[in-house]
Amino acid sequence: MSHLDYLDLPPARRAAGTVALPGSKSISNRVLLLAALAEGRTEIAGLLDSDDTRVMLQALRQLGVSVEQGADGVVRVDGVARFPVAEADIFLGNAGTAFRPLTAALALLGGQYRLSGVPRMHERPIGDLVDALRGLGAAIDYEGNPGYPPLAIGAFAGGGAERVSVQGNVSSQFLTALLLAAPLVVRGTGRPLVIEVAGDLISKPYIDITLNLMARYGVAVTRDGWQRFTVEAGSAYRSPGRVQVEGDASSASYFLALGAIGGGPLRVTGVGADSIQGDVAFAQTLAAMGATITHGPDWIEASGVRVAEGQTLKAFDADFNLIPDAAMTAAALALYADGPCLLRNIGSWRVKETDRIHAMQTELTKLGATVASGEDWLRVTPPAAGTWRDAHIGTWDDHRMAMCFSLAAFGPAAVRILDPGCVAKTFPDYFDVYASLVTG
Ligand SMILES: O=C(O)C1=C[C@@H](OP(=O)(O)O)[C@@H](O)[C@H](O)C1
Ligand SMILES: C=C(OP(=O)(O)O)C(=O)O
Repeated sequence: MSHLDYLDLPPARRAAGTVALPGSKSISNRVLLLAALAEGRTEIAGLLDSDDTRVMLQALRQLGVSVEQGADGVVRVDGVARFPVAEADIFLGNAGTAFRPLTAALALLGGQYRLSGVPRMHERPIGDLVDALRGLGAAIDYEGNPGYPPLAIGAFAGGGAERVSVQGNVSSQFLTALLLAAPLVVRGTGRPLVIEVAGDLISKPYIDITLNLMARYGVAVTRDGWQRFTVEAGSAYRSPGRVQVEGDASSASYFLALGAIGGGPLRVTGVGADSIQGDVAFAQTLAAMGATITHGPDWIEASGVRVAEGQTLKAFDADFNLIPDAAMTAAALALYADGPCLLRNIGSWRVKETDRIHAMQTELTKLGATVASGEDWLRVTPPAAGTWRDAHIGTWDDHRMAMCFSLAAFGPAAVRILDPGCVAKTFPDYFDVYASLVTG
């Protein structure tokens, strides 16, 4: 559907069925980089195939890493000690999970690299990461505005630093990037590297994903709460052989939400109680809103009310700092709540695919909701009966805006999603899967 300018959603009443989730974006891009930097070959099953992973795959190929996709869908990556290509101009779209970790790895290996992205990527901050990398001896220049991509990376001077500090309050991806690249420094100095976090760390569960995957590649990180992380001397990545990528827990949020408003049961497979992704906690938000959640090791199922028949979900007032991506789904669900809903501690929304606080407020307002916002919060008062309005929903080049507004089809207004193809960032066939679960 990516060729469409818009998609008119048919009026929806019920949602039920089972979805095999696409692979996790966060795990896919981390594993690709780890596999490239590890000794040995990794066979990756369940890798996400979307814009964000394609730019990472393309970057690794440009850097001289052998990446092959078999007929079985398994991707085979042969690790390298250093990237064979020392000079490259790399385009990374709008993929934060590719841009930040690759910046760290390339800067600490050194070479002549240029990293750029789409215009929005050039508005997404990276200064805190660049400052930390410079502290370790990296040569990085800003080609445009200081603090933002595009970046020019030069030779790594080293200097033997054993300690580095990074700000944690703008994006957790800066800490993730330093952690993933830390073994490259450690092997140069032969001494441990201590990474200290300055400011309050946001989006903490993503650090758990990073540490979990580093451990699978043989690197244990010693930690002191969320303040200090030590990568030990002698740390080096070694392929575990085969990695199975979990389903994407953020993508799961749309379907679980559909089960909660369209009766259900709606089951997602590929994530469950054993997941390493923080966004599985979104199921608890749904339960607090009145949905019934059951789960097994690798599945979650949601059943709930039928909002098309006038039933409502319970309103919420919650801190969403731990699940910023799934939180957008909660904001869309507020349309069907029995009172005003408050999303707190979501300041990172301002620097993601778009200013998500502004975009969410604008589009929910079009449907008839009353929305207030501040620097890091959003309050959504659902439209009163009879005050819903037909709307053309702008998606702001943000896959999650498109996906979460598909929930609006259960209301009484006609909903048109503009530029539905923007879902390609993480879920190219989202609207086909949606259509297979939802009935009028
Ligand atoms: O590390 C990751 O995989 C991610 C971290 C989060 O970003 P922030 O740390 O910038 O909140 C999240 O929003 C993003 O989609 C993926
Ligand atoms: C914030 C997101 O992406 P990125 O990995 O580009 O930061 C997201 O997918 O919601």
